[in-house]
Amino acid sequence: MHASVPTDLPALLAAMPKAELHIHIEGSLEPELMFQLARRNGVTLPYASVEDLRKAYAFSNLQSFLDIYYAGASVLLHEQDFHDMAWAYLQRARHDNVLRAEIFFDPQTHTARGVSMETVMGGLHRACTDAKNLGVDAELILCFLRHLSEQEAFETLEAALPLRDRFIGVGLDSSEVGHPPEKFARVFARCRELGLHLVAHAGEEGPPEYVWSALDVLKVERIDHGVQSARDPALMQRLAQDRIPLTVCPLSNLKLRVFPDLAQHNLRALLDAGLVATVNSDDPAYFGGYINANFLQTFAATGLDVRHAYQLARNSFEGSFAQASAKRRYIERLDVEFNAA
Ligand code: HPA
Ligand SMILES: [Zn+2]
Repeated sequence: MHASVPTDLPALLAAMPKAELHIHIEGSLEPELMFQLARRNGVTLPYASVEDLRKAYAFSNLQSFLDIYYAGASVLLHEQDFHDMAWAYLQRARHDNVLRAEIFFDPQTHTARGVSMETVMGGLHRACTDAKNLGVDAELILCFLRHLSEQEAFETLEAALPLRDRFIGVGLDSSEVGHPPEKFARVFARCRELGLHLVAHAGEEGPPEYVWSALDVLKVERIDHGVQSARDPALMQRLAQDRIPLTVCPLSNLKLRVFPDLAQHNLRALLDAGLVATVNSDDPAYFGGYINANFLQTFAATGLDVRHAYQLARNSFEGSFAQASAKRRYIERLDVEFNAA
């Protein structure tokens, strides 16, 4: 990094190249597009207007969010709907200088309503392919809903396998407490045999034990959220030693009351402990900001500096599932940006 540090940190944060590794595509569905799709598809939403819907976005914990998030997805019926939602996100990602996006989707939210896996993945994958023209390298990660059964996860995997070339990995999301990673041990073992990348939400609201079992039982390569790991020094050491990336989502943590305010977020402590922490948006339409808003607000609240900015961007590329040659290119672009700053 160049010795002279830039004075305009917000501009640097916005402009720096970055990867987004924790974004639920259903969580990028903005109220305006939700109403537009509701009209297009003849679906009635239990809200009178966009403003009325936004007012409902006052969450007290993860479950209070998930109830509204799953209801919002009811407007998604056709391939074009999934495409339009993903395309809107990818344009935002381009605007925030995201070079690489690894996008979660929740097929069970849709197949349970009679929408086929083909429809869901067809629309999402077409948007990812189109995104090459934007300069965004986008890939899909299929998430199993952990509040549903192991059997249902296996059925979902079976339904997705004919489309194996359209997703690079699997994850685990939805209600964490009471649904520990080991519930899906056999599903993840099968996915591992299939050569899929493995990630899981753990330590968002759940205890450090869930992070341990995501690592040791599921054998995941990254932990989504993972902020509760800071309560367990031995776990922190393990995460640092094995360079397990944590996909941290500060505005999500704020809105779901994992931390009382951003100033008390532990991102700095995670970085200081040598963890490969990254910054991500999780469900930007619900939590009030895309990836750059997460960077800007967190830096403003916690006093992180230009060195942290570089480290977080670098971690995002290191932690991504891009090819080694692509990772090197991304990091070269990052270095150019910082040397020029
Ligand atoms: O933050 C989250 N946690 C668990 N499940 C989710 N599904 C969307 N966002 C989340
Ligand atoms: Zn998430």
